Amino acid sequence: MENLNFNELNLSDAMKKALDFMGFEEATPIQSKAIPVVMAGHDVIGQAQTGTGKTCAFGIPAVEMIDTKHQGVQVLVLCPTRELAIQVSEEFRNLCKYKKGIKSLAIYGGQSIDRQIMALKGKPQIIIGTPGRIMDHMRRHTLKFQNLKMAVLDEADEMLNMGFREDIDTIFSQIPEERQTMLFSATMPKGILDIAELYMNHPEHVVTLQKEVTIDTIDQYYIEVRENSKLELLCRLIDSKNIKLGIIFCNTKWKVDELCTSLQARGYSAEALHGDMKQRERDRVMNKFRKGQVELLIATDVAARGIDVNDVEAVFNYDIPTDTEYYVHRIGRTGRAGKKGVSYSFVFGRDIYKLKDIERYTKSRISRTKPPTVSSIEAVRMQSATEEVMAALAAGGFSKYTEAIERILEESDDITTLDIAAALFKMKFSELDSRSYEESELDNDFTLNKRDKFKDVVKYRGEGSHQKGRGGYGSDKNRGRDRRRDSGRGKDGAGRDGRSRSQSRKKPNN
Ligand SMILES: Nc1ncnc2c1ncn2[C@@H]1O[C@H](COP(=O)(O)OP(=O)(O)OP(=O)(O)O)[C@@H](O)[C@H]1O
Ligand SMILES: [Mg+2]
Repeated sequence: MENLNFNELNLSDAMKKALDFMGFEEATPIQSKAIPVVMAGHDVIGQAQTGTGKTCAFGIPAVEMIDTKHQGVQVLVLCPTRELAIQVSEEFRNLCKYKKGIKSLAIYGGQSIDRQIMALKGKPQIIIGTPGRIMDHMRRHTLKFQNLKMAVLDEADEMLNMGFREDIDTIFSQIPEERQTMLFSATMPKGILDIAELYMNHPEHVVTLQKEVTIDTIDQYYIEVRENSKLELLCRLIDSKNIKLGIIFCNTKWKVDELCTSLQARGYSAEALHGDMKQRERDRVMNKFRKGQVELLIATDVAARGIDVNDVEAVFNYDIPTDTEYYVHRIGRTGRAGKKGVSYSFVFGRDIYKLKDIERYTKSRISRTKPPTVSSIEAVRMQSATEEVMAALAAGGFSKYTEAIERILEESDDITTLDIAAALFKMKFSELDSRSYEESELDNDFTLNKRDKFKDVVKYRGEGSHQKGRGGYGSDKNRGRDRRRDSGRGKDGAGRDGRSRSQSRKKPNN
């Protein structure tokens, strides 16, 4: 099906103006297919790949159906994480920009409840929130849903999974049965679909997946690497691909903190995000990452679903996710809205079998690639240094320095302009010399899951004579990167909505 023009979707002028303001030219496939079905009043289960505009697929019709003559909350959107609730409410705020009298509000844990109660007195028609805090307000009668017309579960399969199921039951038992229910996600496992129908009334399935579950704008790679070489490998990849904005996923909060500290010590601009941090810290980190003020976000799966940050170039699975669905969502943080992205999954030993399962599930190919060599990284750095100098030459304005150069040339007949230029190059880019990489087993061609080659590696490691001891990867002093040591940790134990997620669900990772 063709992508529809927004003019073909029967939208109000205020909505069309808002979409124009947001810079959207035409509807995406899921929007083209789902919006007419939702506007016709049907319940919808929508499945489309990551980064293809599902938020607006339910957001546009939700805002359009608000009747400002009626009091009370008319639309409720439930999200699995606070960061996602904040982001979705921003998208709604944009959609409501030219709609007079329509207000939306984000309600999530970790924020002052009194402030939320105050904001609720402003009578927002649209509530976007996380289940725990929503239930809290329902108990306090500060949030009433008797006039609710539409309920949306964003990341529906996650919301109907173990950890959230009870909460959803509780909330849905207290909202009107006469309502429109919307479920959206990039993944929709069969078991969840069966559960989904319990909450819905003859839902229409709107699916835009082609063959693959993952989006084809992401080049997917895997690299075989031992646990103790992962850090070195990560640094080499970031440097050789010149990654300016990337997300690195680990399976535990502990590992996130540890990796974040290691990266900061090596001079990278990195911050951690996980559920043990105070909400203020989480917000601070997300805001900095959104603005590009921090280059690397090290996160648990709390950042895996729905998070939309412009221009994330690469996603790293430092650990292979335990669920196949989570692989889809994690790598889906890049390659969004038609942009290109790349993902690297680090596998060790039996992980390779998990990866094969993921390939089968996603019907996509994850290609094996090798660790970048030290010489390839140096070539990349020399190239970007050259580009910087070329840009300075093109910009001009350096004539006042030529006198100084002439004076140096007069000093000795042996010195040429080329020597002077090379010396200046060395001064400016001295880190090219001093940044060294650990010679490691990464430089050996080995395949970990093959026994014979594995023995070679053990032999190599045992010999030790190959280790040149070049002083480690990049001394702190010489790395030209932002060096922040604040790992942004908090200890309130609030995974989501004031509760540790590990208490409420089996998945230990937030
Ligand atoms: N019609 C459109 N034209 C251009 N950009 C769009 C359009 N609709 C949405 N976008 C943008 O595309 C990006 C991805 O959208 P969104 O976050 O809704 O994706 P999603 O399908 O929900 O992904 P995920 O499965 O990861 O949650 C956002 O930055 C959004 O603003
Ligand atoms: Mg989404």
